[in-house]
Amino acid sequence: ILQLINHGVSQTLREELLRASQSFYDLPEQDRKQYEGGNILDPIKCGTSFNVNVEKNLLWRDYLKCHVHPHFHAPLKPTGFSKIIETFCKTSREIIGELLKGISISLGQEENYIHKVINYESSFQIFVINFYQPCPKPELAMGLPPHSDYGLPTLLLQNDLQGFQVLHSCPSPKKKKILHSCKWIPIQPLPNSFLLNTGDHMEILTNGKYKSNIHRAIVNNKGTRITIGAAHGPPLDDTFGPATQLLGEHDLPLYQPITYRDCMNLQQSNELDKKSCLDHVRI
Ligand SMILES: O=C(O)CCC(=O)C(=O)O
Ligand SMILES: [Fe+2]
Repeated sequence: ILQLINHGVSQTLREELLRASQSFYDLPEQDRKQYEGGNILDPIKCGTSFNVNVEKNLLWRDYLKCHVHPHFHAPLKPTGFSKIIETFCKTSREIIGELLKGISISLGQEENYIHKVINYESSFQIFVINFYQPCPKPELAMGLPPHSDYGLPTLLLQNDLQGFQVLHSCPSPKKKKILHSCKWIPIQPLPNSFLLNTGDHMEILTNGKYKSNIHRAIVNNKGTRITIGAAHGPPLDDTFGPATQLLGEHDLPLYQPITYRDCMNLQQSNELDKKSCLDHVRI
């Protein structure tokens, strides 16, 4: 997990984004209802919890998810909402583009290596807003259960309420029992920063050189916590395994190739207290 500062996103845009998110949430129910239900791969989707079909306990979270690249989708209401989201998503794609150059160099490749391998121009980007209302008994509820993000890096910003926690490296995060005895580190983001999570496809593409991290969101009884994320992945239907040049001469691929679409479907079909996509493709 990294915190990103000096990223070029103005404090004003950040505040507008948080205000716009709150005003979406404040819309009359009928304006949001049209986006409820449906499939994980619907271009605009809002609801409660991660996947109510498979979770035993309802989670203390409402969300809005939009597919924003290569085709931009966002609710038309409230007025001005879509424009602000579009501006933010474009900037976030530029930031991730720069980061991927740095990551390519860190792996001993030329700066556009990952851009070319994944065809970044056609990358699939998802925008998400998480709303965690104040919870009278925060110790009994969970905002988002432990999970890793799908995709490459994910940018996350939040209002001034804390709740993000990252799993301290532990012997085998796959095993539920061990997971519960592992240590959760609360992250207090620096002012005007983004949290940067490494997603599952990053781990696959780099053959484990960049590890996706497991994190969760806890809830509080003080106020509505809002977080905003931008997840960047490869094109939806292209198949990716470890990139050829990122495999050392004597390294075997540690993951089977998978499309981003299958990765997302897998994650949705499982309860989130294990790294579902990676569990399926690990050799
Ligand atoms: O809201 C948070 O702190 C975490 C959100 C998150 O992990 C996600 O949207 O994938
Ligand atoms: Fe996440």
